[in-house]
Amino acid sequence: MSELLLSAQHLTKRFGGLAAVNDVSVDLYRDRIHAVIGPNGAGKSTLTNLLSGDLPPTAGSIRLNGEETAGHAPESISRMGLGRSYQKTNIFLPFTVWDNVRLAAQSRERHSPWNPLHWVSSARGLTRVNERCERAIELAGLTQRTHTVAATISHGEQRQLEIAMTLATEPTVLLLDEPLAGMGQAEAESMVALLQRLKKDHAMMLVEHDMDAVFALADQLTVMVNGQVIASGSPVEVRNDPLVQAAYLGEEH
Ligand SMILES: Nc1ncnc2c1ncn2[C@@H]1O[C@H](COP(=O)(O)OP(=O)(O)OP(=O)(O)O)[C@@H](O)[C@H]1O
Repeated sequence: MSELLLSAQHLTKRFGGLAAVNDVSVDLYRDRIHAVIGPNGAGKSTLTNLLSGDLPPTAGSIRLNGEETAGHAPESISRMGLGRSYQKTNIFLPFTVWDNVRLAAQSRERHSPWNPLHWVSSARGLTRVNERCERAIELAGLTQRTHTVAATISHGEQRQLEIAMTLATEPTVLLLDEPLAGMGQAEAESMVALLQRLKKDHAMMLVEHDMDAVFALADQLTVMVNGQVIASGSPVEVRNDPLVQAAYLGEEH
């Protein structure tokens, strides 16, 4: 059995009278991709925001590498091992790939960004951060683009850059929000290959609308509708679930 890295139990998030996430439990294991799917407004982004600490839950618990994360700020949860890529790009377009990744890596250091001089003054810290950046760029398949300005790389490469920026914080758990959004077929295929490579060392939760990619990648699927889980299981179990077919997948899958 793979190692359990993140366990979210009975999570609920209410916005006034609306339960955007209603009693949802998700376990993420190393070397497994857990996809969360559902129609618009199902609560997928809210669930991601709860796991990353961007929103506090109304109820429920989240344990990351054995530690409760409720009440921690997103930066602290990031230092505990959670990496998140956002649907909307976080990239500084005028900066090079290297500078973007380096800024992200720096955010993991305890004394940054509030005291950058402390970070710069430590030669060992500098080497460590640089090595981490090189590794992240290589893992994301962007070595050839290291010194290219982010504004001039393709849309697909920008999504790879977001992943490199996330990897630079050395997460054990990765939350990926629509990494294939807006991609053509070739770009999507190379992103699928990248996610498959990353699986080996990480537990991953993937929120994605591209069903071909989801069914190619996921070991486990959770289907949400109106804040609730209507099905959870292997891709085959979920594909054959009549409730899922009626509520979400239609006749296509
Ligand atoms: N900050 C907020 N305040 C009030 N309601 C919110 C807030 N954030 C989300 N909601 C509501 O919660 C519900 C779930 O939204 P959420 O964005 O999590 O869905 P989603 O599954 O990610 O949708 P999409 O696929 O369109 O991104 C929606 O009804 C949305 O309007």
